[in-house]
Amino acid sequence: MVRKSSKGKKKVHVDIFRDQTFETELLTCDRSPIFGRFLKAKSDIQKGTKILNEKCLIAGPKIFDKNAACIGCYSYLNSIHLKCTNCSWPLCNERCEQSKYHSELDCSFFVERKIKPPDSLKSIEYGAIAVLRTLLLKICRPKDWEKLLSLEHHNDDRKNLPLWNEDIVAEQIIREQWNLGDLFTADEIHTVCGIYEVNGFEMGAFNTIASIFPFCSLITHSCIPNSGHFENVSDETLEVVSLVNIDKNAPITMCYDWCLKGTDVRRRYLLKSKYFYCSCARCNDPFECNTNFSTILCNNPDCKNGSVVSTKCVGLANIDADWKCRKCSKIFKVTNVRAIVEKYEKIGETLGTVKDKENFLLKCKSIFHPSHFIPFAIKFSLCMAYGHDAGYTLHEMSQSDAHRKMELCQEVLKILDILSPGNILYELQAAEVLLSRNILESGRCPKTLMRKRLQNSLEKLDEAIIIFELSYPMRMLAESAKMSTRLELIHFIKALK
Ligand SMILES: C[S@@+](CC[C@H](N)C(=O)[O-])C[C@H]1O[C@@H](n2cnc3c(N)ncnc32)[C@H](O)[C@@H]1O
Repeated sequence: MVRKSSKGKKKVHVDIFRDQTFETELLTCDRSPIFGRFLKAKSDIQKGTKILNEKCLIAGPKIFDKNAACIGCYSYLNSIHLKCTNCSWPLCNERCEQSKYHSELDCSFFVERKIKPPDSLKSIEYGAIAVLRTLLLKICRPKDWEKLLSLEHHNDDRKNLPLWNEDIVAEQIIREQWNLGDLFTADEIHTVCGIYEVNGFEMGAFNTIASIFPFCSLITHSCIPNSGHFENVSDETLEVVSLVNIDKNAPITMCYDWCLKGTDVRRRYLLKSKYFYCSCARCNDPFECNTNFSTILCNNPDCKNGSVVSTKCVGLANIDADWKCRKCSKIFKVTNVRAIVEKYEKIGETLGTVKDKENFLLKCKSIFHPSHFIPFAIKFSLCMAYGHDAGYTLHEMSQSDAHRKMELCQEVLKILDILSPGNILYELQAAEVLLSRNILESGRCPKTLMRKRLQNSLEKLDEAIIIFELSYPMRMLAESAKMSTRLELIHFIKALK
């Protein structure tokens, strides 16, 4: 098929779902023996380029979730809610009754096949809605059904796993309870479940939306991705943006999940849920590209905190290899390393106050490298907590708290710069500006030096705004940062002249 692009240039658009090729001005589809199909750059791509914008093929409430979600917008419902005037499935407001997939696909089908909602707001039936809605593509949108079926489902691997039993629950609801065995086979139901598991994007503030974007899902995974993806729930699009400069012919990569965990956790997660063993540069390096994100400290009293890392990180056969201290050569069983990590991760999740988090960091000092992902997660949350949490709001922050916030932001930024750049820049400039104000008031710093410091903070703020603007959820923050924080800072700098 030949189509005209918006710029009037001729663009060859070959149907990927027929002959496995896909072409835009920037991307093309290729196949590798390791990744399967993947998207790659047709020419050099600059950092910050919008490389793909795709409309959702189909979406529904999160699969296997027992909580009742609105059938239109998928937000969780409480006992006070509306019912669709046609099919009587629960909704949060009248607008949701007209929502695209519900009105187009399931509403009249529910009526026709007399499928009533469950009596309770907790039922596994809610978790089968997205599966049914997707199966209805077979009847209502056969071309989209064909597209969907071209996606990877890994059923051969999934068949032998406990989650296959969850699919069987969906199969029983759809084929037996809702009596749709004449329309959909057990195989089709397993395939749809597998396609969501391997390709699905979770959307919405609470990840309650299961959605499929066929082109975006061809992007291969990397734990140091060169692209980021941002959802726009209101128009159901997914935008992919380059986070770094990408060379011609390089694969476009995104992090499927858990980018800010250590290699052992990430790899086991990807193996369990996406059915591949990640062998990206970060996973194959025991020091995770100089971040020490997985490094623990040796407990040999004679060694004084040598770095303990995996002895073999290349190849699936080595997933359970021993760990070893690089200083005294003491060997650690991987099961013991996992037990420590799991224990401290659990404790970390329960911490609420700034004080609790700071105390926890003190405990971590003798167990984990300072940049290990467990203390890192706590430091990350402290970057936000100082200056925002009760008793620590920006204007109440003491000089020493502002220093601490700045120190934490710098530490976290150093790692994020390698793994995933982002919003810590914003927090860092906030602490810097506050400290500058305090120093200025105390008369301890000449105006010229202060101007320089603030110019530096302004550069950080501008970079943070650019990053915020790339992402839908942060665009509001970019606007307020531009309209107030930035103007205030410029005013402050001008006043120093
Ligand atoms: C969302 S799909 C990506 C498209 C897929 N390559 C295809 O041909 O349909 C995810 C699957 O791609 C493969 N994959 C993606 N990234 C990979 C990687 N870094 N290493 C190995 N396999 C990968 C795995 O089979 C994974 O389950």
